[in-house]
Formats: sequence, structure tokens, C-alpha cells
Amino acid sequence: MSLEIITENRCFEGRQLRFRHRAETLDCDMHGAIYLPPQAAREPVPLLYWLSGLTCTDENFVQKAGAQRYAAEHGVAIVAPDTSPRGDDVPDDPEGSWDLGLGAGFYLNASQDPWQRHYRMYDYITDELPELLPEAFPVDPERSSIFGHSMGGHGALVIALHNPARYASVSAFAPIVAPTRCPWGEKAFSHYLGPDREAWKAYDSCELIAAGAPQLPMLIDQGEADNFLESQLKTELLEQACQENSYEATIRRHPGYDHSYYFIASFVGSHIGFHARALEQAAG
Ligand SMILES: N[C@@H](CCC(=O)N[C@@H](CS)C(=O)NCC(=O)O)C(=O)O
Repeated sequence: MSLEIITENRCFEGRQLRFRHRAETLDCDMHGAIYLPPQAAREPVPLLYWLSGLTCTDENFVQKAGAQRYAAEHGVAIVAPDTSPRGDDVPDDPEGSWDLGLGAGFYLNASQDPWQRHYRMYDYITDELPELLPEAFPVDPERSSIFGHSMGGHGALVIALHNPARYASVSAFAPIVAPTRCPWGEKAFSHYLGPDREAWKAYDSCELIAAGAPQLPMLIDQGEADNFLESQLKTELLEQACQENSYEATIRRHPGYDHSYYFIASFVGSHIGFHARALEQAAG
């Protein structure tokens, strides 16, 4: 199955599209969403990847963040992939929890059974989509940036830190900054990557910064009324890693904001402006 557009809605003079395709890296059919700003009708535009959090599909961000207005203003496309492989033959957590399996791919390549056949979200985001999307849409793969929320914030940071030449900038809302040191990450990594904690470090932003990851423009927003801040997100560990390794990042804490899309909608314009400026400078 080649890429097929299944819905289209006009939005801020651009096009909000939902598509499906056969994902070779994940060995399953996948849905995704892409917003094309009005500028894309004339020429290829820069591409911003959005990675969503636990329990999300490609639809949460598109419907709740209000990002299209800012993408149209700055002339950037935004692609929102799903958060895990999908389908009847894709394994899920046998206990049915929402933080492992379907909707919880953690943007890594699993090395353990039964996960390793389908759970290859790292390759899907870094290899398959960058090849597929410019074939199907007027987007310029040479001008890309990446952002995300919670588990998707972790994914965006890890992917950008591993590939600093491929993304002009990275930003995150309430990211899981140290998955090797929080219950969500420890549970997922022990299933997907096995018991060897050394192997986990490749998917931990704080570890990558401590290991000397090259600098790229980085913006983090964190709500102080976020229920997950102390137990799972641990923003202070990223602040510490950046300080200890002289890594420049703008990390903003916002009193009163929680973990929800109300928080994301409040600052998404600022993130898209940040990426648009970095993409312009990188092109420039
Ligand atoms: N289902 C979880 C919450 C999971 C959650 O907050 N997911 C975030 C990402 S980590 C999200 O974006 N949820 C979807 C939404 O708000 O539309 C719970 O019951 O506490």
C-alpha cells in the first residue's frame, strides 16, 4: 500500500490531512497526520516532526494543540505520527496497562521478543518517514526540526541528540528526561531492551548530554502543576545534566500549568516560532 490520504480539512488556508501507509520498518499499517501550510501550495516547506505522549494516536495533537494557526503563520509543515506500531498482530502489554505496548512505543528500536519485530519507532521516525514524506507532500527534508510531549518529548530529545546534523532544533513539553531513572521508562525499557541497563543509556537524554552530545538549539517547557513532574518527568535531572556539561538549553517552568493539551496549546506558538527561526538560520 503506498501512502493514501484518507481525510482532508481546510485549516488557516492550508490543508490538514490524515494518511495511512504500509510501514516497512514497523511491519504494519500506520496512520499519520500532516498539516501543510498555505505556502506549501507554491514551494516545498520546512518540516516539523511532532511526537505525542503515552496513550495518544496521530489525532490528539492535531485536534487539541491549536498548532495549525502558527504553522500557517511561519510556513512550516507539521507531521504527527502515531505513538507505536498498530494492528491485530502487534503485541500489547498482556496486563493491558497504558504505559507499555500499543500507544507506548517510546521511540526506540526494541531488541527483545515479542517486541523487536514491530517496535522500531526510532527507525520509523528517523529513516522511513523522512524518505516517505517528501515523496508524498511538498516538504523539504533538508529543513527539519522535531518536538514532542512527555514520552514524545523524550523521543524528540533522544532523536535530535543522536542526529544533530539532521534537525535544526529540538523542543519539548513536559518531557521524560531520564527514562532510565523513572518508573515509566524502567518498565518500558526492561521489556523492550532487556535487563542490561547499559543498553538503555542510548535512549536517555541526560545520559546522551553527559556523554558529550553536540549542541543544538533546545527549548523545554514544564508545568509546575504537572502530576507527573516529581515521579516521572524529573526536569531537575536535565537542568543538572545541562549545567554539568555546559549544554545550552532554555528550560522554562510555568506555575499552575498541568500535563494536558491546555498547557501545550498555551505555548505551542512559542515553540513553532522557535523552530521557524532555527530553520531559517540553518538554511541561511
Ligand atoms: N491515561 C493516563 C494519562 C496519560 C496521559 O496523560 N497522556 C498524555 C501524554 S503522557 C496525553 O497526551 N494524553 C492524551 C490527551 O490528553 O489527549 C492517566 O490515566 O493518568
